[in-house]
Amino acid sequence: MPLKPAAALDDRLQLLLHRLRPGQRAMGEWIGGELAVSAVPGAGKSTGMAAAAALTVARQRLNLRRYLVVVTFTRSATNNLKAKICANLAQLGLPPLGFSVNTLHGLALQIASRHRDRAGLDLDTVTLIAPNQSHRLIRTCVDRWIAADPPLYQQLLEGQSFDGEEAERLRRQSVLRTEILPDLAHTVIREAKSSGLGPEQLRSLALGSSSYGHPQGRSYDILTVAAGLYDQYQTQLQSQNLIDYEDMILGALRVLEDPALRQFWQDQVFGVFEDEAQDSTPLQSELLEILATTAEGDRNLVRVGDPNQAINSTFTPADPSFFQGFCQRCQSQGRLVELDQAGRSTAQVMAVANQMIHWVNDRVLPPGLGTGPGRDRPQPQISPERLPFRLQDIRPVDPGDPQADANPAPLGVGVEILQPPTIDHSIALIRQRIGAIVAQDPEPQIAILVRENRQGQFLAQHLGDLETELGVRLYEVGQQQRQSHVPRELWQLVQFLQRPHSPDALKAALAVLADRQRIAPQDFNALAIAPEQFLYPGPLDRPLSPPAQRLCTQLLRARLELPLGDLLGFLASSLAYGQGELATADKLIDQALQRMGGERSLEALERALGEIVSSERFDPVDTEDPESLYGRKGQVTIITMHKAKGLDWDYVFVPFLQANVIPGQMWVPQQAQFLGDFTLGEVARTQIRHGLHQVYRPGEGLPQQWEGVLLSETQAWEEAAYRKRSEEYRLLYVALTRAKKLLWLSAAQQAPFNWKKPEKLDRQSPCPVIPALIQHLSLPRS
Ligand SMILES: Nc1ncnc2c1ncn2[C@@H]1O[C@H](COP(=O)(O)OP(=O)(O)OP(=O)(O)O)[C@@H](O)[C@H]1O
Repeated sequence: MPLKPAAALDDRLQLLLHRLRPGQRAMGEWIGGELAVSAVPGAGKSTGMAAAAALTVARQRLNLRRYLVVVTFTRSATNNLKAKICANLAQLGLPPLGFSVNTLHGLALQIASRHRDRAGLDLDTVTLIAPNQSHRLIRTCVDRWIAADPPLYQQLLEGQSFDGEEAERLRRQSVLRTEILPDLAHTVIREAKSSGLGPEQLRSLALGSSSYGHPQGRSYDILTVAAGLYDQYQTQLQSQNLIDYEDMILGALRVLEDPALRQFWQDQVFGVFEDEAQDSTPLQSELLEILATTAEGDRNLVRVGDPNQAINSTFTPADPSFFQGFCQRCQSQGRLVELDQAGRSTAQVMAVANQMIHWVNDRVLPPGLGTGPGRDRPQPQISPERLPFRLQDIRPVDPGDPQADANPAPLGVGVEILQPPTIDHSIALIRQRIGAIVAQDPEPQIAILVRENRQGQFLAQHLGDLETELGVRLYEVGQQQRQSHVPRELWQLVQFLQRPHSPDALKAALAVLADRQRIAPQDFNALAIAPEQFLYPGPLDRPLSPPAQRLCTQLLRARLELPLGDLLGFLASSLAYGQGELATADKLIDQALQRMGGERSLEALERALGEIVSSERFDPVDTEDPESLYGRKGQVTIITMHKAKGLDWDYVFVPFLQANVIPGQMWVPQQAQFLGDFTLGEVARTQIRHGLHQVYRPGEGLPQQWEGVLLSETQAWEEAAYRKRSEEYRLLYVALTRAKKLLWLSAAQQAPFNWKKPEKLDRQSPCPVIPALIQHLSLPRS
C-alpha cells in the first residue's frame, strides 16, 4: 500500500535523522527555544546544521513568508551551507524554500535597506568604506585630534620622561602621528562600535574608575584620547557619506527598535541558526537575539561554535567569552549539545590535542593567580569562560558512522615530535619525512603550517627543489597573497619618488624596502623626520643608515633616467620580486597605463596606482578559487595556522614550535617605549572588553553604569598578555587538529629570535607544551 504523503515525509525525516551522528541528531531534533552547540574540530557541524535546518523547515512547514534565518561567517561558507540545505530538502521531497542563508552583515544590510529612513542609512548616497580609504581617513582623524586636544597630545609626547631635546620631540611626533595614534584609533573604534559603544560611553567608561592610576609612573587618559579620535572618525564618515561594517548592524538595530517593524521581522522569522558563534560580537548577538524572539517572548536561537577554535579575538572585536557564557547558561538548563565526536583524525592526533587543552588550562592562568601546578595555595574557582579552553575532549566516532574513512589508521605512530639542533635541521627532517611519505603514497596531501608568513617564505626558499627531487608540487599560500600586495608596495615607492621630501612618503617607502628585506628593519621615524638630510647628508652630518640611503637615492636616480613605462619594472626588480609577483607587476603596469590615457607623468602614474589600490581589489595573476588549491593531492601546501582553520590534510607538519613563536610574548616596539611598558591600543581594547564583561548582560542591552570597572594600564596590559597567550595556544590547537593520518611537530633548539633575520640563531626553548606532549606519548627526546 503506498504511504500517505504525510507519513512518507515523516519517514524521510527519520531517515535523514538516522544519517546523523548522536550530537548532530540532537541538533536535528531541535524544535524551539535556545540551544548551544559546542563542536570539536571535524565534528561535522556544517553537516549537522544543514540537516537541522532542513528538518526544521519541513517540520514547521516554513515558506517564503515565515522562514529560518541561518547566519554564517564568510560568503563561501554561505554558499556551501545553502547547497547542503537545498540537497537535504530535495531528499525530503521539498522545494528549496523556507530558509535564508546570509553573512551577518548581509542580513543586517537586508534589514537596513528595507527601511532606509528608520535605519538612518540612505543606501543610494552612502558607500561602504574600503580598507585603504579607512586607513587614510584614520590618518586625517589623528591630525584633527592632535589639533583639537593639545593638552592630551602633549601628555603623550612627554611620555614617561622627556628631556626636551628637539630631535627626540620630532621623532615622538612622527611615531605618534603615523603609528601609535592610528593604531589606537583603529583598534578602539572597531572594538567600541562593535560592542554598541559610542564615544560618549567610552568617556564614561574612562571616568567610571575606582582604581585608576598607574603604579609605576604617569598614566594617560587613553580612553579619553580614544573617544576623541572616535568622535573625529564619526564626523569624517558622515561628511564623506561613508559607512563602515558596524554601521550596517547599527542601522538594522535602529530599524528593530521600532515596535511595529520589530514585529514585522519577528513575524517572518521562525528562528535563527548561527554558525561560528565563538567569533561574534555583542552587537551581532543582539541583532540575532531580537530576530529570534518569538511572540511568547522566548527565543528560537541555535548558536553553534567551537570556543577552542577562537583565534581572532586578539586582533578583531570577536570575543569568545560571550559564546562560552551562552554555553554555560544553556548547559545549566539542559540545552547544551556537545558535538564531541569527530571523524577527521586518527586516534593519536586526537589524544595529543586533548592532552594539550588539559595541560594549558592547568597552567595558563589569569593574572594574579600564579602559574603552573605545584602552586601551594589553593586556587580560587576560575569561571570557565576565563580559561583558555573549554574542557571538551575530541572523541572518535562510533562504529558504523556514516562518514567514509572516519578516524583513519595512522601513518606510522600517527604523531611524531622532534627537537632538532637548528631550524636548518628541521627543514632537512621535513624533506626526509616527505620523501618517506611519497614512497608509500605517491600523491600525498601535505601541509606545513607556520605561525607567520616569513617562516613560510623561509621554508619555500629551502624546499624549492621538492618538485624535481620528489615529484610533489610546492604551494606557498603567502607567496600568492603577497602578489596582491604588489600594487600597494609599488604605489608607495612611486609616492616617494613623487615627493621625496615628505617624511610620510619616505617612511612608507623605507617600510616597504624593509618588508622586502632590501634593508634592515629599524626605527624609520628617526630617518624620516629630515628627509633632505637623510637622502643627501652634508659633510658634517652623521650618516644615518647608509644602505637605506644608497637604495633610496638609486630609486630617485632611476626616476630621472628611465622612461615611465620602464620605471615600475625597475621598482619591481628593486623589491626582489619573485616570478609570480613580477607577472602581477606587469599586469599592473598595463592597467595603470590604460588608466592614465595619454598622460605620461609621474603624477598621473601615482594617481592611477592610487585609484587601483583604493577602489578595487586587484587580483593577482592566479585567479582560481584559492581554497580548492590548498588541498590538492601531490602537493605540499605552506600555509599559516590562521588560514588553515576549517581545512584538513592527510599529513600535517608544524615546525618551528619554539616558545618565542608560540605562545610568544607581548612586546612594545622600541620606538613606542617612551610611553611605558605597554601599547595604547592593547590597553584600550582590554579596558573596553573587561568593562563590558563586568556589566554586559545578554539580552538586556548596554548598561549606563560603569562604576569601578576600568582596569589600570598595568592591569590591562597583563590581562591582554593573558588573553594573547591563551589565543596562541588555541591557534596551536587549530594547527594540531588539521591532521588526519600524521601530525609531525618540531621545536628547534637554535632558532631566530626575529624571523626577519632567519640566519641569526640563538638558543630557544621549546613551546612549553612540547615537553609535556613528548612525555605523554612516551617519545624519545630527540
Ligand atoms: N553524519 C555524517 N555523515 C557523513 N559524513 C559526515 C557526517 N558528518 C560529517 N561528515 C563528514 O565529515 C567531514 C567534516 O564535516 P563538516 O564539514 O560538516 O565539519 P565541520 O565540523 O564543519 O568542520 P570544522 O572542524 O572544519 O568546523 C565532511 O567530509 C563531512 O562530509
